[in-house]
Amino acid sequence: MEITLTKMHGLGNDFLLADDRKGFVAANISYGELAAQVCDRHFGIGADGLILILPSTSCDLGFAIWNSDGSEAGMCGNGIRCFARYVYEKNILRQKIMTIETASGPVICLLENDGEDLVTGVRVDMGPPRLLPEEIPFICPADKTIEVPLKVLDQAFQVTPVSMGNPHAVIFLDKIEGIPLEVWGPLVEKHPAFPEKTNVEFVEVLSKEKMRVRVWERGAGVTLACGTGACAVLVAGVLTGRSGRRAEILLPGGSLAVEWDERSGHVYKRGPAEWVFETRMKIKAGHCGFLR
Ligand SMILES: N[C@H](CCC[C@H](N)C(=O)O)C(=O)O
Repeated sequence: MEITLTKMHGLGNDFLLADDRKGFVAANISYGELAAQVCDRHFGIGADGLILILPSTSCDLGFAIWNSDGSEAGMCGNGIRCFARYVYEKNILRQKIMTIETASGPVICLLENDGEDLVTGVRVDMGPPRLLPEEIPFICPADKTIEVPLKVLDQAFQVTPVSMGNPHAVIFLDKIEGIPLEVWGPLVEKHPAFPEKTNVEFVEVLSKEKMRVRVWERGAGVTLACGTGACAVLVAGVLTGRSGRRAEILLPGGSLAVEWDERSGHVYKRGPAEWVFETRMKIKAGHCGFLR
């Protein structure tokens, strides 16, 4: 059985996309196993995650995201923009406004085009942030859920947990240049206060309208950008009085414009989605091999 894998990225957060609306992939290999194999940067193609285009009975299409370690996630902000461009330009869903079913609820994508009808950007209604400890989930060691003290090694971090359909631990620091991200990241990711683990964002506030972020992603490690993470940072910035409701989030791979709309309570972000390349591969009984 052969499938097409398409590589795309959003600000360097890279994904492999596969159209499995007919269920042929799932019939031959679990999505988690496929993700772990094809996302491997040495033995596979290499990516931060695997995205599936799936059917939906409640929305225009279904979306699923699996991290490179084979774990499933509830949402992916950079990945949903790649998904929207993929299904539009491949004529799977030729709509500029699309409602996508995700594991954490429906998400609305608005595509921006140039004169050639190529997608130049995608604005996403990410829905409302989830802030209750049980929604994140977060086992709150204090009687507050903002700037909660969390001990990691010799550090006493102040964590603001936010879910955008997936958990985020937002930590504001005076400086983020040179922090041991690959040491602190996994320790926070796997901290017992986060029973489903968490994505981790270290943030340096540059102004009320601009914040710089470095990310350790659950199930993927250091990434160049995290869309849901950028939204969680904006929400935490508002909750802690560090930012306005609209800000530019600067990530190593580029910047995202994020807004937490007061009237609707929804978080909106807009950013790019880029094609990289496409390949065919064979799948047989739980293993995938590339066509020679
Ligand atoms: N690692 C994340 C999923 C990918 C999210 C990220 N790539 C984004 O753009 O939001 C998690 O396990 O929740």
